Amino acid sequence: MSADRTTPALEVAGVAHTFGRRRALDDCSFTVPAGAVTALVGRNGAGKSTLLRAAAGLLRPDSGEVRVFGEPAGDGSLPRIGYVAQQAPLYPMLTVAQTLTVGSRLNPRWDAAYAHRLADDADLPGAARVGTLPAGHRSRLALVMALAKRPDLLLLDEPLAPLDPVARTEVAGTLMADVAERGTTVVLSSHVVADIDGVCDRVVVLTEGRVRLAAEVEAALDGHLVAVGAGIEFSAFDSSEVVEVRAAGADATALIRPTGSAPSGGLAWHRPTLEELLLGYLRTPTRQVPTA
Ligand SMILES: Nc1ncnc2c1ncn2[C@@H]1O[C@H](COP(=O)(O)OP(=O)(O)OP(=O)(O)O)[C@@H](O)[C@H]1O
Repeated sequence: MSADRTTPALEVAGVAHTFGRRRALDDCSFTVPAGAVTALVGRNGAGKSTLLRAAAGLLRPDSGEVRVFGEPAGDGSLPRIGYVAQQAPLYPMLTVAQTLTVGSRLNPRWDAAYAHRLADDADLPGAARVGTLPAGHRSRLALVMALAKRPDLLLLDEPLAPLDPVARTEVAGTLMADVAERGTTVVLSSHVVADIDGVCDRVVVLTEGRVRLAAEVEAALDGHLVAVGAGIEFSAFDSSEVVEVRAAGADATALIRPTGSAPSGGLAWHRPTLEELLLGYLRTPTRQVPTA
């Protein structure tokens, strides 16, 4: 069954969650259309893993609603979801081949041929015990397990972090091929802009448990500008439009989300790079900016 492209793959509405006195998620709302590849970006502790667990139906948030293809996240949505947690939980005593066999027995939609092809592509030796594999190989095996389940929604918690640069590009290529072939929806968390650029078509930025930006990457880049000038010149903008100002000698550099037309006159400005956009938000955790 391919993904239903009319219903959003993931809808997060007003989701809040606390652990003890620690607020992990605060009124989070965003939508992921079916077939999109979305980066969930945030600093350590921003709430990315908590949000992914809620999307996977493994954590029931204190308030708000999470829907997967229109159904409340939970046991019912599980067969359509492939979820890989940060620690890539696998049985260390099993071999790679045994792990794939377990996957085939537990998942009704398991694609054995695809699993073996992906394992071969990742150079995973069938006879090797999982516990003896390097972290990067364990992470790739966890991804094989998630993909061979043939999910409609793939939730990946920092999938590229344990990988070397070559493996990163290989895994990104595998994900892109799956998306192109099956229209799989992917939500992956990452800290690394290079891993997101060219791979993800949407971005959700979380700071301190709040959604600061949720938009298509190109629309977000078009909707912001980096302006360089004396601080006073930024007064042309409403304070709500200024995401971040950084002093640089007599001048300052600002990330701005203009609500009107682009500035004219003495202010030099350019379209932000993805790194400038994301860093501007990540460095200013508390300012509230509406989502696109
Ligand atoms: N089981 C838990 N018990 C208590 N606090 C938790 C628990 N899980 C997460 N937290 C706290 O909730 C906040 C959000 O954590 P979360 O792991 O979701 O962030 P993250 O963005 O995934 O971070 P990282 O990039 O470091 O993985 C943090 O302050 C974290 O310490």
